[in-house]
Amino acid sequence: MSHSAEPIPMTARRSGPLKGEAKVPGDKSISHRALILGALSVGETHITGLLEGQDVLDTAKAMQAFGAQVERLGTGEWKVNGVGVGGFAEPEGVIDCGNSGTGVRLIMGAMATTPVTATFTGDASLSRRPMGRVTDPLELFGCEVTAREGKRLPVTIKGAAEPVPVRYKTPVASAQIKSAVLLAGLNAPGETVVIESEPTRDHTERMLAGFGATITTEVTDEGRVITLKGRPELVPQPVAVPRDPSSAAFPVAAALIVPGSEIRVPGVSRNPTRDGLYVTLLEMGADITFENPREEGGEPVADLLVRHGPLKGVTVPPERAASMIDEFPILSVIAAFAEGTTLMQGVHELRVKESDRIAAMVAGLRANGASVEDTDDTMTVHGTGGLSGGATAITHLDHRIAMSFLIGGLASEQPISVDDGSPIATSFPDFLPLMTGLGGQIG
Ligand SMILES: O=C(O)C1=C[C@@H](OP(=O)(O)O)[C@@H](O)[C@H](O)C1
Ligand SMILES: C=C(OP(=O)(O)O)C(=O)O
Repeated sequence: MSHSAEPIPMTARRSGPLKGEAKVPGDKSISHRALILGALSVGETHITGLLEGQDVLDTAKAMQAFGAQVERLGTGEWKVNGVGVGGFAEPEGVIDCGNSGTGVRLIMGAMATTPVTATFTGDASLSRRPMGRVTDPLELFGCEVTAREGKRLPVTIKGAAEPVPVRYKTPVASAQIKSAVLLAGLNAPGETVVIESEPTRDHTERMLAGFGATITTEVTDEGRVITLKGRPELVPQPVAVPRDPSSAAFPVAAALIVPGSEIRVPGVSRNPTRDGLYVTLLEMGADITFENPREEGGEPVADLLVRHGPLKGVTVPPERAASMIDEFPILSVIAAFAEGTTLMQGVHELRVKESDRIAAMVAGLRANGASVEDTDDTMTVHGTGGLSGGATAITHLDHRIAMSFLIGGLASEQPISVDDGSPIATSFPDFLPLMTGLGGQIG
């Protein structure tokens, strides 16, 4: 389902110190994968901590359409009765993935090597995003693809009746491409190999191994070589979804820029393939401590203690981009509150997210008084230790743009508004109550 058609304007105002505990929702990437692997297993997968954002709910609905039984047992607690690898039924209707690139691309991969036909759609944002990056490698398995001009949605895939395994080097650093190919490889005989020159989030590999697939990762001169043995029987596993480091970034940023703040964010994933923002913040001089490090549900997690303090501008190297790809919008806001210049390199992929995130941040930050520049592959913010605010940022159906500007408004001189906060529900449905609970003035 695409989210509400009615825009919901929101405004954030300069707030007093933020205090308390921020229990951010479950990890979005892991939530999608838990539902999809649950649907491809034989038997019952029990999930706790699932993100109940619209993106993930759309994936749950899609798994039902392909024949899995998906049931909500309580808050964040779900069970999936799967149909097994190669067991997807042909869906009756169109699969609407709403705003979710991860949902549509991973599900395309999961069905491409099963002899069923499905048509995928999404909202206006998803319909602008490139799908050829996934359908091109999927065609190598033997499926047939028809798409709108420019390889955009709607896309129809006729799954391969006799799939062949594939060896594929990803042309851009993308966990969605890697995951789509691996999921397609599940129902191909023999070994499917994905080679990535830059490491990207590894949740698919971790979870496939957890569900009993034979999968190995070798670090070579070419990059990471991931080899999956096809046609495993996936065995259901309990999945405890850790809290999302990409969502945690918003209250963390707020605590760093609102004077006098001190907050705790418990149980956040510290998977090294997702940790780039936190590495960067420490380099900026942020006061963050990682307490009680432990392993939960196969992922390293820790409790974050975050305090306001002075920040300085830094250079973020291009090889770090993949490990913080969704965090650049909020980093650009934090950078405006730092002293000195922050240069973000290797960020061209931001141009094909829910919006062109570089263009959206540059426009909104400039309107609110920041000095910002961009090239195709970089974004530069000249921090002055504050932001004047006073303008409305355009969010272009992009949850991260909306949340980033609202966080900026908690510490800017004048309020900051966004034209439409409704997309926030795709990844962080409780963003407003959580932030107001810490003392933030947003509404
Ligand atoms: O695999 C995933 O769960 C994701 C991968 C990233 O996209 P790309 O693979 O397009 O970089 C990220 O931006 C997205 O939010 C989630
Ligand atoms: C890019 C994102 O998600 P997706 O690609 O799944 O739409 C995101 O959540 O920032």
